[in-house]
Formats: sequence, structure tokens, C-alpha cells
Amino acid sequence: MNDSDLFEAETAALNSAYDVISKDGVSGEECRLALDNLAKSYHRLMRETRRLIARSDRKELELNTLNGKLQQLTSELDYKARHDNLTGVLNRGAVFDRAEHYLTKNMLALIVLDIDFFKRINDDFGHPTGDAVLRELVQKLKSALNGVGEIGRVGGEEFTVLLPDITLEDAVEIAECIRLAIASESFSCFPRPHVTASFGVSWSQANCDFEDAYGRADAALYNAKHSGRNRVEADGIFDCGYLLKSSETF
Ligand SMILES: Nc1nc2c(ncn2[C@@H]2O[C@H](COP(=O)(O)OP(=O)(O)OP(=O)(O)O)[C@@H](O)[C@H]2O)c(=O)[nH]1
Repeated sequence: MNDSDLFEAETAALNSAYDVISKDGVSGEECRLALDNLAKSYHRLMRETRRLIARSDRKELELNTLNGKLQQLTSELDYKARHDNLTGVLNRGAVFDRAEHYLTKNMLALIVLDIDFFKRINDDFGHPTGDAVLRELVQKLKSALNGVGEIGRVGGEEFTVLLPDITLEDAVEIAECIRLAIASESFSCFPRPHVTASFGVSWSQANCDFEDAYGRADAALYNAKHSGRNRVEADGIFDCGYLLKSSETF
């Protein structure tokens, strides 16, 4: 559609006004008619313009609302992609991302902990109770850590705590605090007096490989399980590849 089709009536009114202006000896009636036509066209244009502006304001508002919803959904999706559904802590992928990020420039201590005999909890009290124990364990972890470190869930009943810029000894002390916080007070969601967990701790300098750090913490955890559970074992390296401590028990 070209401009003259779109504004057919207005174009006609304009042309007749130009005719009147350019002609000599035009009567008052002709002038009045041309002016009347122009006024009507002008009035219609104003009405349509106001309608279009109102519509575009509404559309802009709708667009802004949609944009806001889209941003909220994007951040919800991002949060879901990085967090564990059941407990709300970082999921395995996010733990690895965060750890690799830290290790680009920080030393990093890693605690891996695993609930002891968790299968029995599920078997004896049912899966929902097992889930409640996992959630309550995270609450205990949070209050024991009091804002220090980042908690993640890397497997069914296996959790990690990332502790950048602290020594192995401090990390072991923290793991011991967590162990006590779990073992010393009963879980409100669980009828038996104690839930316990076993711990493996590793320490790595900046630029070390996280798979390796995780493997060493996991090996220490394995030792904790096989030395009777409800205990902390540590494994550290002085520099990438050089063994400083191996499965030291605290
Ligand atoms: N309720 C619940 N159970 C889970 C979840 N993920 C894994 N599990 C269960 O966790 C249990 C892990 O059992 P095992 O690997 O045998 O370990 P364990 O019984 O804790 O034994 P140890 O680790 O050797 O002390 C299995 O029964 C899994 O089904 C979960 O999200 N919710």
C-alpha cells in the first residue's frame, strides 16, 4: 500500500486546497469547502495518531512486561541448571565449574562427605524420610559453616564443601566441626538418635586439576569409610603432583 492509498481522502483534501490556493478568483464557498475538507482530514489524522500512540504505548508496556518475565525465567532456569532440586545446594556440574574457577587463581581445599549407611535409612524408614534427612543434613551443614565455603551435592548422599584460600589443616578442622554437628544432635525428621557421615579432605594449589583434587578427597573418604565411618581423613599435595600427606587421620 502506498501513501496515497493509505491517505486517499487526505491527499484529495490537500490537492483541492492547493488548487484553490493556486487559482485566481476563487469564490468564498470554494474556499470554505476546501478548508472544511482539510479540517476533517486533519481531525481524522489526529484521532488516528492518538489511537496509534496509545496502541504502541500498550504494546511497549506489554513488551516490557514480557521482557521482565523472560529475564526472570532465564534466571530461574539458570538457577535450576546449577542447583540440586531436593536440597537447593549446588549440583555436581556447578561444583566442578566453581572449583575449576577457583583453581585458576586460588588454592582450594575440598571436603567430600557421605552419609553413613544411608541405604538403611531408606530401607527402614522409606525414601521420603531419606530425602528429609538429606535436606536436614544441608541445614546442619549451613549452620556449621556459617557462610564459609560453598556446599554442593555431587551424588545421592554425597556432598562437597569448596573452601578457597584456606589451608588443609583449617579445612580438616572445619570438616571435624561439621562431623560433630551432624553426629551430636539428632535429626528432627528421623526417629533414630544418630545420623553420621564420613569425610575426605584434599588441598590443592592454584592451577591444579580439580578431577585430581576430587579423586584425592574421594580416596580419603574411602579410607574414612573403611576405618569405621563417622570420621575425617585428609589427603593433601604440596604442589601439583607432589604428595605431601596421604590419608592422614585427624
Ligand atoms: N532418599 C534418597 N535416597 C537416595 C537418593 N539418591 C541416592 N539415594 C540412596 O542412597 C543409598 C546409598 O547407598 P550406598 O551407596 O549403599 O551407601 P550407604 O548405605 O550410605 O553405605 P556407606 O556409604 O558405605 O556408609 C542408596 O540406597 C540410594 O538409593 C535420594 O535422592 N534420596
